[in-house]
Amino acid sequence: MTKKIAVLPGDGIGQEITEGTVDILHTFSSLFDRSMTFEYGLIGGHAIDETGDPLPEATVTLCQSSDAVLLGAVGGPKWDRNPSHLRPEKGLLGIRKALGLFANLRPVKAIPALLSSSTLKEEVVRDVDLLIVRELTGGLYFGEPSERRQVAGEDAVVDTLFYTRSEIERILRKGFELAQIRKKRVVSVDKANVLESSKLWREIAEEIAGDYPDVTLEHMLVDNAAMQLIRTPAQFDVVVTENLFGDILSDEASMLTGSLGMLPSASLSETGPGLFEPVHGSAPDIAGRNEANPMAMILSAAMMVRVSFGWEKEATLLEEAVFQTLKAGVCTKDIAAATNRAPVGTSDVIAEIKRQLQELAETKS
Ligand SMILES: NC(=O)C1=CN([C@@H]2O[C@H](COP(=O)(O)OP(=O)(O)OC[C@H]3O[C@@H](n4cnc5c(N)ncnc54)[C@H](O)[C@@H]3O)[C@@H](O)[C@H]2O)C=CC1
Ligand SMILES: CC(C)CC(=O)C(=O)O
Ligand SMILES: [Mg+2]
Repeated sequence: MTKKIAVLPGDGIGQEITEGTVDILHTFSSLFDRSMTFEYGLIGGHAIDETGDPLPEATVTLCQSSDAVLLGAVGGPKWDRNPSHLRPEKGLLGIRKALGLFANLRPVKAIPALLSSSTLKEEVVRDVDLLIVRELTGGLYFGEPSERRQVAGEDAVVDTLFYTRSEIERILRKGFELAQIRKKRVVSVDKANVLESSKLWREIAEEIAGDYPDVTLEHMLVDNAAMQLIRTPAQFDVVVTENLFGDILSDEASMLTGSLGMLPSASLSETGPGLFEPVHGSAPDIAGRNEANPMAMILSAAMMVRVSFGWEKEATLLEEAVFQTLKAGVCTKDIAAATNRAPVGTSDVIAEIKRQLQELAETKS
């Protein structure tokens, strides 16, 4: 059956990497006889410019009627001074909320061809294989009030970290379930020595741990977790945490693989379409220069065909095409030093991944 994909390129490098990824998915489709259609929607700064709204209703409808959503990234200096409700990031938060995407899965696995491109020693990153499970529709990014005020004649600000028991429980359960099919270890990251929200988080983790007797549960305070991720990252299997902590820890963890441009993600709801996007942002500093690493986005597309469409074997071949491309030393500037090759452009990387995919399809399918 044909799968309908809502494509939201967004802003900055989101445009370039999405174009290349859809190009590869066309090749994928014909090589493996897997039918996909692509329908484009506006989000972020481009949507503000064209419609005055970072998340037009038409985009929400498109996503809701699709089998999966592929998103580039949003944001850029052009819109940085806009009022809060007219910022590109509001579009991203809005689509996550509208689709109920409470579980953001961010796998971080050492890639043999890139071991030397990490800023950490090879022996520290060699065995890294962890999964950050980040709560995505609650916490500080959504809590009300979130506003500027005048207090005693001066500017004051408030953001709110709000969670309900059921929101905490469902993300923790997701973490335990994923650990059951991995190495059966959950580290729940919180700040329970200070925050009320974290105290409830820890209580619920303890309460439900008994439902997963094959999984060990450890609690870790977020400041320590940030340090442990750099000290001995291979100790982690599943890291489950709230929205803001997960956002920060996953950018930090990306450097274990050598570049933020390598990290994919999947955002899942209870029943509806999943959304797949790289962990990085719109990288305005390199946008439009054919320099962006498209691999995080292509690996996100591989997660999409595996998780949302169940095309396991083909997803693995797409990932393999990315890794073979790295092995061949074809890569963008962010990771080129590790391969001792001159960096090439985004479009060259896309072309090589397509070539590798064609070769793999001939030999392995
Ligand atoms: N999911 C999303 O749409 C996200 C959007 N943003 C937005 O992106 C804009 C820029 O934010 P930054 O803090 O600069 O974060 P960023 O992730 O866009 O960039 C951070 C650094 O990593 C580099 N980088 C990121 N992706 C890369 C890639 N694929 N290849 C090579 N280098 C890459 C950039 O050049 C930059 O030096 C902001 O407007 C922010 O709000 C930030 C994070 C996530
Ligand atoms: C708008 C931000 C919350 C996006 C971001 O940094 C992320 O989801 O990783
Ligand atoms: Mg982030």
